[in-house]
Amino acid sequence: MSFTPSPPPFSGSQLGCIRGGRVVFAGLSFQVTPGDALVLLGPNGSGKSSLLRVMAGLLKPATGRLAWGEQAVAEEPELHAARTHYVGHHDAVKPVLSVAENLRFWARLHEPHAGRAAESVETALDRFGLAHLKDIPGKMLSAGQKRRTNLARLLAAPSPLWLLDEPTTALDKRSIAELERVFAEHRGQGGMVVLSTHMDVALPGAKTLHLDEFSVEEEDET
Ligand SMILES: Nc1ncnc2c1ncn2[C@@H]1O[C@H](COP(=O)(O)OP(=O)(O)OP(=O)(O)O)[C@@H](O)[C@H]1O
Repeated sequence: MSFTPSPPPFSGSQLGCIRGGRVVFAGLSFQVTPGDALVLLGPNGSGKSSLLRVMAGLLKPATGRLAWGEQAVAEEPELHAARTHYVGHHDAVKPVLSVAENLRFWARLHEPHAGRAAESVETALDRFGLAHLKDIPGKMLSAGQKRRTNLARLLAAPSPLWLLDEPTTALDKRSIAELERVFAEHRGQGGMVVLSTHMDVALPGAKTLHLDEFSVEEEDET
């Protein structure tokens, strides 16, 4: 599968973010084009999660503009949500639904065709090593299994733009290697990956963005 037509560049210009009355970053610009990966780096509190939430349309930037091609993201929030997978720190796995039911739920949100959705769910279960857990309710999963279920929606419901906050947290080595292959395939199909991490993740040719370069020194009031 590849994204047809090829998605336009996703970009941000002069973005600023204020949280809890503090400027987290200012003057930040980026661009990702089909096949790109962008890795957000920086110490704790530098704003990686905040930027991902801004990119996902979940947090309004204090300044600046996000665009999908020429189109302002703020003008088409529903379309932006439909073309984006945001996987944050909090697992979105519903505790009473089984692994397969969780994936079916996400698949049907993005794919109205039941047959295609079911096929994607099978692929996602298989690739993320979840087939043997498919009937287990979300509440009975380990941290790593929950994380894999959460990430499996990337394949259960295809979307061109993936925004992932420390996606390797709680994953074992084998799952990280599989996730790296999934990233490579997504990029090969014209998809885009933006992720934050404190670990090495194999993303050949990825761009990097150091959030601490956009921090704003606060005046000392004493
Ligand atoms: N819900 C919130 N309300 C107010 N301030 C917040 C909120 N969430 C985060 N912040 C603040 O925003 C700043 C950036 O936090 P953010 O979580 O984006 O950083 P991060 O680079 O992702 O950190 P980490 O590496 O620890 O995950 C921090 O100063 C933090 O205290």
